[in-house]
Amino acid sequence: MPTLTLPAPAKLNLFLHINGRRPDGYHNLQTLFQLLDYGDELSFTVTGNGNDIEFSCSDPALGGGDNLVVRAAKLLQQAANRPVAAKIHLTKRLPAGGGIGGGSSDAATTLLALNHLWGLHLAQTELLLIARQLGADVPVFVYGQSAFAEGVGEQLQAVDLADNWYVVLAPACHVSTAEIFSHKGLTRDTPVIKVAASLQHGTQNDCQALVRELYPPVKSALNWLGQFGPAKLTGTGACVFLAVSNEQEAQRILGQKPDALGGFIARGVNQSPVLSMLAKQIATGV
Ligand SMILES: C[C@@](CO)(OP(=O)(O)O)[C@H](O)COP(=O)(O)OP(=O)(O)OC[C@H]1O[C@@H](n2ccc(N)nc2=O)[C@H](O)[C@@H]1O
Ligand SMILES: Nc1ncnc2c1ncn2[C@@H]1O[C@H](COP(=O)(O)OP(=O)(O)O)[C@@H](O)[C@H]1O
Repeated sequence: MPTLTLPAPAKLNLFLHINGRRPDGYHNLQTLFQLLDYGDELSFTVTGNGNDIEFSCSDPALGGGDNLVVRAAKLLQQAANRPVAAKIHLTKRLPAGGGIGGGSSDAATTLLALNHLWGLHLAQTELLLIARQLGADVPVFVYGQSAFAEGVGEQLQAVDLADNWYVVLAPACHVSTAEIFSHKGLTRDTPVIKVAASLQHGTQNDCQALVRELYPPVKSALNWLGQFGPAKLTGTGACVFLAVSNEQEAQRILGQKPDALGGFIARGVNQSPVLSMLAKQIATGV
């Protein structure tokens, strides 16, 4: 059986406004998702082993059955009316729990790849519903375009964003999304704005002040990157980022980072590389 290899791109939240708490405990938010050309990589091979999902990961700490990749594959199995099995390998490059959507993107790539390889022919709307069950950040990666998002992140509107490069720094700490959203100090009453206004004025991340105060490594990273321009937190962190106009500038800043910080540079993209690569693979018969 041929192996299909696809990327799982990272995202940044160029801003993140929290508009209020919902009866289900989640929060309504407005955010601008910028997809990046940098991420994890997954390879998929269909096997004939009943309903077996054989999973391995380059990071042993993420190799268990609770990985979002395995959960995505199992949810998709429920939509097939016959046994479907696969062997999946995940090469992890994105720091887990960094606010750059690595786990969510891995799950979305899994849905897109296995929908094709298992011949399920589920429409994008059906895949988006499955994606939402896996997490608030999974739908945008199935949607495959940089987007303005509302609700918990599932109401998506594609946007055409400026062609920027980003320096992304990863402080040595994990921020729990659930902890930040349940903290009494979180700003959760930002007024709702319209898409057009958000593109001009929506600049802050409502989680940033709280995460900065609770996590000293995030504060140091923001201070260090802030020398070069308006550094911001993505999602609930811990990663921070800065937009710059070209690759050389991004590389120059990354090259000076303190050793305590992980990091990478990436180009912002409007279209996810997953959809175009999948289309190419389908055209070549994989
Ligand atoms: C904040 C954001 C912004 O992009 O990013 P991250 O920092 O996680 O990447 C996301 O909305 C996160 O999405 P995701 O990481 O998929 O969250 P989930 O697993 O669905 O939720 C984790 C927990 O966070 C809280 N949560 C999450 C999203 C939301 N809109 N309201 C919430 O209150 C809930 O308590 C939930 O149990
Ligand atoms: N494939 C995966 N990659 C990373 N983390 C995963 C994965 N599957 C499950 N997880 C769990 O999900 C949590 C959040 O992961 P991730 O999507 O990388 O972060 P964030 O939601 O902050 O962007 C991790 O701390 C980890 O425990």
